[in-house]
Amino acid sequence: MTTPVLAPASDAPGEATAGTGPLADAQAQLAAAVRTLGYETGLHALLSRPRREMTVSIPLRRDDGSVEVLTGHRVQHNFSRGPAKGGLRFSPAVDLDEVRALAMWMTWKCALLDVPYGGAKGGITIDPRRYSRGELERVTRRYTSEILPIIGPERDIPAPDIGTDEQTMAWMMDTYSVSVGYTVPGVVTGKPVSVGGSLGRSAATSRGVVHIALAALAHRGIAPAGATAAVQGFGKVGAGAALFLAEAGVEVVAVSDQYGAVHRAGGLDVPALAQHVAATGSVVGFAGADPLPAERLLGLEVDLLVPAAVEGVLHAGNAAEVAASVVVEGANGPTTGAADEILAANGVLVVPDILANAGGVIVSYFEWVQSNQAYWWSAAEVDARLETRMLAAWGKVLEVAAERGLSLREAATVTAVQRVADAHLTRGLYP
Ligand SMILES: NC(=O)C1=CN([C@@H]2O[C@H](COP(=O)(O)OP(=O)(O)OC[C@H]3O[C@@H](n4cnc5c(N)ncnc54)[C@H](OP(=O)(O)O)[C@@H]3O)[C@@H](O)[C@H]2O)C=CC1
Ligand SMILES: O=C(O)CCC(=O)C(=O)O
Repeated sequence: MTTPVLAPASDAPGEATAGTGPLADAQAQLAAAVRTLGYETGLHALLSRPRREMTVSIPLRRDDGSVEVLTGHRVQHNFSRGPAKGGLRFSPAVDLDEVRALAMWMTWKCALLDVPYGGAKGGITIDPRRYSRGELERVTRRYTSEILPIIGPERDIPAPDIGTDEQTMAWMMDTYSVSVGYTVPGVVTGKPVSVGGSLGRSAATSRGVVHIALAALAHRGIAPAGATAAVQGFGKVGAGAALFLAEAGVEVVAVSDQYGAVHRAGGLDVPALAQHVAATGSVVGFAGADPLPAERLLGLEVDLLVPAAVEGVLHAGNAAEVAASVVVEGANGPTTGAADEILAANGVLVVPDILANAGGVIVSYFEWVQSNQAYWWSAAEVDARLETRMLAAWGKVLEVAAERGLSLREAATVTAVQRVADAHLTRGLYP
């Protein structure tokens, strides 16, 4: 269905979102897509605002007997194409605007990859490293109880993000299930395989990043053998991306985490580095590499740069230093609008987050399908279907970019926004 071309959207809500930060970036990306699509202001307003958001207080009795009250959010940006879907983040940097931005990006990601979901995100303002396992379990269970009225396998399905993992999802699933009185594996994804998770989910985001990275390198005429890469972040996404890149023949010469960076010309031994991180909690001190000032990683002379940590790391102050030919966004929102312009002017190909890191939500969708049907697929089947979907979306984004003369981010956002708008208009939700 074609959406109507109506009044210009220049004064639409979100167009003039002041300030900086992930929400301003997300709103600016939407506003650009709305301009390209020629949508009217009302439709822009509908797409720019969350459909539903919930902020909760989470009282926690700490192990020492004291009581703290934490703050958590769940934002459902859109559910015109299906239940809301998106991760849960535990980080001291979490605030409502960040969660709103991440929820909006989930809407576009799910639409772009054509999985039948809207977008959501959750977050708790907490530094998980400062809390015991028992404390984190109590926080997770109380947060789940508080947001229980708005989640469920047909409403909103959380998954892991920064600072959360399979265990967090198992606690959420158990809390929800105990409350409704029967086991509901489809209420979360990214849970352990032993309680209904999918084979291949834990590696899916990284695998997807690497499928796209190899396609983008090929697009630039760069073969994986002998190509070089730097990866920022060595968590669930970055560590797997580094490993799969190395397996594909790419020399991963540098990686970083919150504590610092390490470098080795000729390529790091990524499995050995992963063992070092498992033993020490950081890439710093790895004997098989030299220390590198963390801020230098983004400017290394490499073919491929994979930011896989947090938002806003490529900005007006450092984008001109990027020497990579290709940036593949493993993280959500790592590139600010100002950095996007500088990178484009310098000929750097940026593959946007809503395409590059979509492997996680694709296999989350497969997990949800399997959980709901109680019928399990092989790892090979999961991986093959993931690759097919990632490469189909890559092809679609290239096609739209060429047809419309857009950057890959603009093409991806336009494609996704159009699908979401079409769902609204077809359903008649738009008054
Ligand atoms: N997990 C998933 O399935 C998906 C995640 N994403 C996105 O990928 C990104 C990473 O998520 P994920 O890997 O799950 O999170 P994790 O918590 O597993 O890992 C985050 C990593 O980023 C590092 N980090 C944090 N801040 C910085 C910094 N300033 N410089 C360098 N490294 C830093 C952390 O360091 P340290 O280890 O020292 O804490 C850690 O290595 C996020 O943007 C997330 O939204 C996107 C799609 C799916
Ligand atoms: O797997 C999911 O449902 C969502 C993962 C996520 O939070 C993301 O893609 O940013």
